[in-house]
Formats: sequence, structure tokens, C-alpha cells
Amino acid sequence: MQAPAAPAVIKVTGTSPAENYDVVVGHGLLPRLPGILGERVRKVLVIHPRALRTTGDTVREDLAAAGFTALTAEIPDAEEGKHIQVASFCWQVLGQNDFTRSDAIVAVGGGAVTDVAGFVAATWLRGVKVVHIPTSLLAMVDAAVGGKTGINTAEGKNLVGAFHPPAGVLADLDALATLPPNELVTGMAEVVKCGFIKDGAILDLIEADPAKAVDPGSDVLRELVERSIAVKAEIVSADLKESGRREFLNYGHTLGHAIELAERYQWRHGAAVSVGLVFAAELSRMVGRPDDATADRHKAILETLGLPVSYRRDRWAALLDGMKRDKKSRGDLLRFVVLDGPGRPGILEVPDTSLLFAAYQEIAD
Ligand SMILES: NC(=O)c1ccc[n+]([C@@H]2O[C@H](COP(=O)([O-])OP(=O)(O)OC[C@H]3O[C@@H](n4cnc5c(N)ncnc54)[C@H](O)[C@@H]3O)[C@@H](O)[C@H]2O)c1
Ligand SMILES: O=C(O)C(=O)C[C@@H](O)[C@H](O)[C@H](O)COP(=O)(O)O
Ligand SMILES: [Zn+2]
Repeated sequence: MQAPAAPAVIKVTGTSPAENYDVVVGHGLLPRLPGILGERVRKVLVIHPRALRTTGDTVREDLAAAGFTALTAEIPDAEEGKHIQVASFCWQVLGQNDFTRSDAIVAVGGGAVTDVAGFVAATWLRGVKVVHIPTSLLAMVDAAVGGKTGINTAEGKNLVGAFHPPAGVLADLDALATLPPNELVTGMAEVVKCGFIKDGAILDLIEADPAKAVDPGSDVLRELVERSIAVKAEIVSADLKESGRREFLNYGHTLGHAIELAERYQWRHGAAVSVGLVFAAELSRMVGRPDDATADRHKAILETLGLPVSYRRDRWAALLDGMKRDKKSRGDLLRFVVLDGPGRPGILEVPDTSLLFAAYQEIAD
């Protein structure tokens, strides 16, 4: 048997050198956690979802063996965890256990957990250290990197949050062995997004061997993970607080988030983003931006992976309402990430929603 490749380290630059951090991708990475936490940290709260109790316990035991006072907070699974009451529960645990500014949080789970645990870290005492241990593909390639944290409200997705970069990210590919196949596939939507906005080699790799692309043990998937993280790391290093280029990481998300809300979060984020990507490609085509082959490639590649590419015709009104609350909106002006060509995203301001309706007709079933 071949030994696994050495871990890859992708660097993210913060707003000051002290805020630089590494995203490590590889196998058996847990022993690196104490080093990332550093010597000043005494107490650690490990936040994990109910579904990953065993993994959360393993992390707590390892930290205890390394001399930390380690506790766990078990939170509801998936989007149910991204709720103010869950943040409040975590604040209570931190308060009752006298966590100070030199203590830390470790998030173990999918993107929902890294988002809410990151938010708790951003807000507790106005900011404590957080380390992310993403366990889903989506969290490895996207949610754990870049410092966007957040929770949902009744009005929409991620409407409350803060930018709070982690001290480090351990993307341990071993975790993918237990990830249900459909969760791995939904994570591919963000990988495909990175392919269209920046790194076309991602799309070539998927098209060359779609089965390998979703095989958790394959070198192809590992390369896709590393390339996607590199795309995200480069963009967030240049624009942490989304005053410009970071908006491109929102490609496919304006409609995607509206679908998640319309579905009361019963659709996975990646599935909704998949439909959103096809919609954004159609919108781009309508305003004469990319060539037809680039626009068509969206639907083809996402369909090959088994991701959804259409949505209910009768939900347009609800979707438009949801899209108006997108964080890229400015007053009444809806703003979309579109594609001028492969690897060339741009922003389209849409004062008149008839254009959006026309694009929606192309993806409605
Ligand atoms: N902050 C960001 O930059 C950013 C980026 C992208 C997505 N997100 C957010 O991430 C969330 C989606 O993340 P997700 O797709 O990971 O969903 P998720 O966190 O809901 O996880 C999906 C499911 O997989 C399970 N799971 C995760 N890892 C597992 C493992 N190794 N073995 C078995 N089960 C496992 C989870 O418990 C859950 O049931 C959304 O809330 C989205 O808004 C945030
Ligand atoms: O990191 C970013 O910036 C992104 O937009 C990445 C997205 O994949 C992610 O879903 C993000 O949480 C969406 O951000 P939001 O600002 O629209 O809530
Ligand atoms: Zn996303």
C-alpha cells in the first residue's frame, strides 16, 4: 500500500501578520491541533453536531491528553444549528466555565457548525480564538476558510454574522470516509463554483473522471480540494471583508440562498447553490456575457455530478422576495455575480426584475 501524500499547506493572509493562518489538507492531522492553539490557551470548547459525537469526543480526549481543559458542546445537526438559541447555549457554556479571552473554541463538523461556532467565537468577549476542523467536503473547500461566520434568521440565510478568521484549519481527508455520498456531492457545487470563477483546471478534472471526483479516497478529489481552497484563500487574503472581489465567491448564491429559505432549509446549501449557478449562467448569457459553451457547461457538469439544475416554476414570487434580502443588494438594487467568460466573474446590477424572471424561465420546471 502507498503511503498517503504529505499534507499540503495553503496560506491565508490576514489583515495583520498575526492574523495569517494555514489551511492544512491531509490525513491524520489531529496531532497538529495543540500547536495551532498555542501555549497561552488553557480551556477549549469543542463544538460539534449530534451526528458527530464520537469525533467531537475524540478531539476533546486528545486535547485533555495534551494538557488542556477541554469540554464539548453538542449542538443540533445541520441548519438547525445555525440559530440564535444555539449560539446562546454555547455562550452559556462558555460563561459557566469561565472562558477568558485567552481560551479557545474548536469547531468540528460541516459548514453549519463552522459557521455557528465561528460566530460564537467572534462574539464571546468580542472575540476568542477559533480553530476549524471541517468534516464535510463543503466545509473543507469553503465554509472553514475565510472567516465568514453566521446564523440564519426567520427572514433569511446568514443574515446575522461577523468576519472572524480562524487561527487555523485542519482539513483531514479521513473525515470524508464517513460522509454520506449525497453530502459529498452537494459539496461539489462549491468546487464547481471555484472552477468557473477562477480555476478552469477544476472543471477539466471533474469532466475527465466524474466518478473519481466524488470518490473520497481518490487523488482527483484531493487535488480538487486543494485547488478549491487555493481559490478561496487567494480571494479572502485580498478582500477579507468583501468590499470587492470577495463578492465573486457568492456566484450562484443569490438564488441559492432564496431556495434554501423557500425550502425551509430542507435542501442542502450545495444543492441550492447548484441551481443558483445554472441560473446565474443563464442570466450571464442573457446579458451577452459568456459564450454559449461556457454557459451550457454549468448545467452539464452539475448534472453529471448528480446535482439539481432546475427548480419549481410556481415559487418565483417567494424566490424574488428572498433574493431582495441578499447581502449584495444596495437599496432596491439587486446585484448578481455573473460570468463574463471562464475565470472572469463580474457584477451585474439589475434594476428591473423582468430580466431575472426571463432567466428563471430557463431553469424552471
Ligand atoms: N462561512 C462560509 O464561508 C461558508 C461557505 C460555504 C457554506 N457555508 C455554510 O455551510 C453550510 C453547509 O455546510 P455543509 O454542506 O457541510 O452542511 P452541514 O454542516 O449541514 O453538514 C451536512 C451533514 O453532513 C453531516 N456530516 C458532516 N461531516 C460528516 C462526516 N465526516 N461524517 C458523517 N456526517 C457528516 C452533518 O452532521 C450534516 O448532517 C451552510 O450553512 C452554508 O451556509 C458557509
Ligand atoms: O466566503 C464567501 O465570501 C462566500 O460567499 C462563500 C459562500 O460559498 C458561502 O456560502 C457564504 O457563506 C455566503 O455568504 P453570504 O455573505 O451570502 O451569506
Ligand atoms: Zn456557499
